[in-house]
Formats: sequence, structure tokens, C-alpha cells
Amino acid sequence: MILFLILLITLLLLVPLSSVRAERKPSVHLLATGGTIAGKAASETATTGYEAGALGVKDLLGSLPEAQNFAQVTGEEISSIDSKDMTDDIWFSLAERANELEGETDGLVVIHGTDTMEETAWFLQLTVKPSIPLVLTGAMRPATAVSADGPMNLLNAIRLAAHPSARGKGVLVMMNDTIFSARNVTKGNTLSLDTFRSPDGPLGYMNDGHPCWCALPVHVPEGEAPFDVKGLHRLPRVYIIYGHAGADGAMVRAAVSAGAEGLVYAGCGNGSIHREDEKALAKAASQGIPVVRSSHAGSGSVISAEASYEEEGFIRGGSLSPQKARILLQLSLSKTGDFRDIQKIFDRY
Ligand SMILES: NC(=O)C[C@H](N)C(=O)O
Repeated sequence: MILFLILLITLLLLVPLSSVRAERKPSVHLLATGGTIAGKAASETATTGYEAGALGVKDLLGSLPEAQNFAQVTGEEISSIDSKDMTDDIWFSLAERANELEGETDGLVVIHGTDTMEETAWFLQLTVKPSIPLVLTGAMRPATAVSADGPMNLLNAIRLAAHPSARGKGVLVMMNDTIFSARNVTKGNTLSLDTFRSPDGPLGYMNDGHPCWCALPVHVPEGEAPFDVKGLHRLPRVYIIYGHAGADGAMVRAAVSAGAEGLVYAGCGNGSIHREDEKALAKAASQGIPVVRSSHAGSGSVISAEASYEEEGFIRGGSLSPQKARILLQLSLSKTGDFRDIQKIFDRY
């Protein structure tokens, strides 16, 4: 009897220990959209002139069996495009799938071309419930190239998405061993492997597959996704007008007559607007078309400047790049057309 009791107690003590040892691997699901990471070139030395998005998610995973050592990796294709051709529909599908998978996997990786990666990352930060890590990655060299960067980027992105420390940091971009926040990341070089940067510095690095954080992201959404795009069939038509010397308002007038529902001005310096463009923009705003001032300077915030900008009801775009201000304006317009409410949204996100 005593022997039986001793055996039973030993067993009870061992069961929890063995269950800790047999801890399950985290699951990571890939949503592939195409890009150079899935690109095929005519030769191993070609790094341009390839077909972007030629390889499927199975091919990418098949050539990276090591990934399964770190996570149970599954995947599906959402599209197979060069990301320069990104559409609202693909964004809606991505947001819908990411929201559906939120309770079913520990992390998500979006495989994406680099040209519009920063825009998709930002769109997803605003439309996907931020409960599990969501990481975007891609490549600068096609999969067929000597020393292609895609496999290591994908492996790092999977390991980052599986890592608990990636939670609560908003949508992340993992490129070239470096971790960026969706809000601040931008492509900064046409061809270099080290193309992604953030004016305020990266969030961290992948050191031999382990995230090493050095900063915290700002304006990260909590709880629910800020915008619900379920049921939307298109995003409002918002054009970006590029500010430059010798402007004459023609581009603003062209945008308005093309049916602009909102305008983003990529101004100089602190969102400064050429006076000829300003006249045309003030007219657009008086017709109820919201105008956001942003900057093509590449870093810094757009704050109040000329008194006339405030009188004309222009919205201050803060530190968002013109292309990200455009997305936030599109999503804001799905909620409100009131300039003051849109300003509050810009101040929050
Ligand atoms: N490196 C890349 O992925 C560029 C490619 N044009 C894309 O954005 O799909």
C-alpha cells in the first residue's frame, strides 16, 4: 500500500514536469501576396528583370525546412503580385484573413513585395485586431539569385512572429535582420538589401534568430482594430499632390475633377504649400474635400505653420509619410467627413 502511494505521488510529480518538457511549438501562419521574395529570374546572377510572385507559399516553405524547427508553419496564398500593383481588394482580403486567424494561430507572417510593404503594414495595423504578432517580410533579391535574402528574412520573420515579446508592439516589418514598426518604416534605397529604415531608428534586431529590442513603438492600437473594413467594397479616392517649386495648382484641380474625396499634400519642410497650390486646396476644402498636410522631407512632424492653413481647415498629418497619411485619411473617411474629427484621428494614430 505504502509502495503504491509512493508510486502514485512520484507519477503525479512527474506528469507536470514532462508536460513542460513536451511544450508545444508555437504555430505561425503565412499569408503570401507575391513580391521579389517569390520571384524567379532567368539566371542566378540576375537581380532585376525577374517575374515577381512566381513561386507559391509551398515552394517558399519547401526550400526552408529549417523553419519547422522553430514553429509549426502553415500558409496560404492571398495573391501573387508585384507589390507595386497592390489593390484595395487584396488589402481587404488580407485584413479579413488576419482577423479570422487571430484566435487560431500564435503569429502571422505576411510575405510581401518591398515596394508597398510599408503601406500594407500600416493598413493592417489600422484594420487588424492587435492580439497576436503580425510580421511582414520580403526580399530584395529574387529567390533564384545567388545569395538570395528571402530565406533568412522569412526564417527571421517566422521566429519573430512566434516570439511572445513581439506581442503588443503593433504590426512589424522584419527585413535584413532589423525589426521596424509599421508606422515609421519606409523603403529608403532602390536596390540595396539594407533598404528599410525608420527616421526614428528601428525597434530592434534579430540576433541569430532572437529578437533583441532597443525601442518601443508609438501610437500602437490596443483592444479592437481602429477601423473595421468588413463590408467595404472600396476605399475612398484620395490623391497625393507632390509639392515643388513652380507649382500652379493644376494637379490639385486635376485631382478634384477626377473625383477626389480627400487630398494629401506632400509639402516641403513643415508641410509648406506653394501659394498657387494653396488657393486650389482651399477651394477643395471649402467644397468639403478634406486636405491633409504632410511632408516629403522624409522625417519630422508636420505641425501648425501659416495661420491660413488652420483657417482653411487643413489637417496636420503629424509624422506620417504622405503615403501613410493617405491610408489613414481613406480609413477616417469611412467613419466621418468632419475635418475636426479627422484631425483627432490623426492625433491618435
Ligand atoms: N523587392 C521587391 O519586392 C520589389 C518588387 N517590385 C515588389 O514590390 O513586389
